[in-house]
Amino acid sequence: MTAKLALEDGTVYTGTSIGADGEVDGEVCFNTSMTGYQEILTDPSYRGQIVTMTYPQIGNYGCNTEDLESQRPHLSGFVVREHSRVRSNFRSEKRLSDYLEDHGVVAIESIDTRALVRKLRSEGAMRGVLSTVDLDDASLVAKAKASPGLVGRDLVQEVAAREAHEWNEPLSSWTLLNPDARKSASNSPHVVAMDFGMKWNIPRHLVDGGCRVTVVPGSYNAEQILELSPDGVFLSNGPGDPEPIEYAIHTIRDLVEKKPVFGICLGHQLLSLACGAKTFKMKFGHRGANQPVHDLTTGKVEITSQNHGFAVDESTLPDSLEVTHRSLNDQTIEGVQHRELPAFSVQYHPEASSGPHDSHYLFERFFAAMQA
Ligand SMILES: NC(=O)CC[C@H](N)C(=O)O
Repeated sequence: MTAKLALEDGTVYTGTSIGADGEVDGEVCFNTSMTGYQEILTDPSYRGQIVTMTYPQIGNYGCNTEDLESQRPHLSGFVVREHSRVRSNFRSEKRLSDYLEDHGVVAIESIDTRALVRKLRSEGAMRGVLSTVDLDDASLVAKAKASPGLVGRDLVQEVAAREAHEWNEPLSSWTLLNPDARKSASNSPHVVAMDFGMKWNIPRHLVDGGCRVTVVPGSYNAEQILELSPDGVFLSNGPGDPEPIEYAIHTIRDLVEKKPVFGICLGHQLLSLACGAKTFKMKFGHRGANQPVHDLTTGKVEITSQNHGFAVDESTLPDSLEVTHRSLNDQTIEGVQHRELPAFSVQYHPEASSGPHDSHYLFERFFAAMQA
């Protein structure tokens, strides 16, 4: 069945549907990971986005019920060059196209993703519409132009946990990490994780490090969180523009004086905003599993997994925050630390999933901060 992707600049790509019937709009962006399509589909941070994979063949190892980063896909739409009909992996349970259809994800293959990505890279992320029901170019372009985009919207409310709950699941048994490294749970530090659309591999890492983890909705205030007597507070990743998430910024401002704080991605942006910085929308963002980052505190370079379209504006950084990590691609801020308080954060994803494991040491830093 024919599907079309239209951009706000008037470009229309015609391909074949590999997912559900329907029509979606969103910001069209791209991810350069060669693997990890299931983790990308289920990463709640992609809410509101139509994600294009630059790797030309997607689906070749199928889908399973283990490689999930949340209950179900959250992105608006999915774009690939070629969907592999052959799936070869002992862990595969389902074809990617069946997974997409089962979850109502509108997706397209057989378009020139290289041309699309070159356009997004030179002109910046654009609003778009992906459809199998309306195939009229002019109508689709008009809808792309009318799409609300990401700026100024609170998408956290659409994906964050609604109720507080305990998290007990460790990293999977098939993980490449040594499961014997799991620490005993006695005397475990209690982490309260503010969920703004958290990827599941984050609390799994906290549990593997010996923590007791309580996940709370990102809308919880400081009083509700302190009532749980945390030893540390974790700020999760999440979708969209960080600036409209004012309730969380207020909460974090109250908490940072009282408890060790560690933030990832949206959590990093919210911590920076709480300390007085501002964020900006990047031209096309960083999304992939091969993003080089310089740790300025050790001089080491780590290859990281990333997914962000906003970043902390260095010119607005308050004196209280020090830059600890920098992108080696464009020199933007990838990590900060408070000069006086045990609070730090990174813009990238140390939990990987998918991606390299170079940055796991950051969880150890958080554990050390809670012990101190
Ligand atoms: N992965 C994330 O937490 C993304 C943060 C934010 N939504 C951004 O795009 O910059």
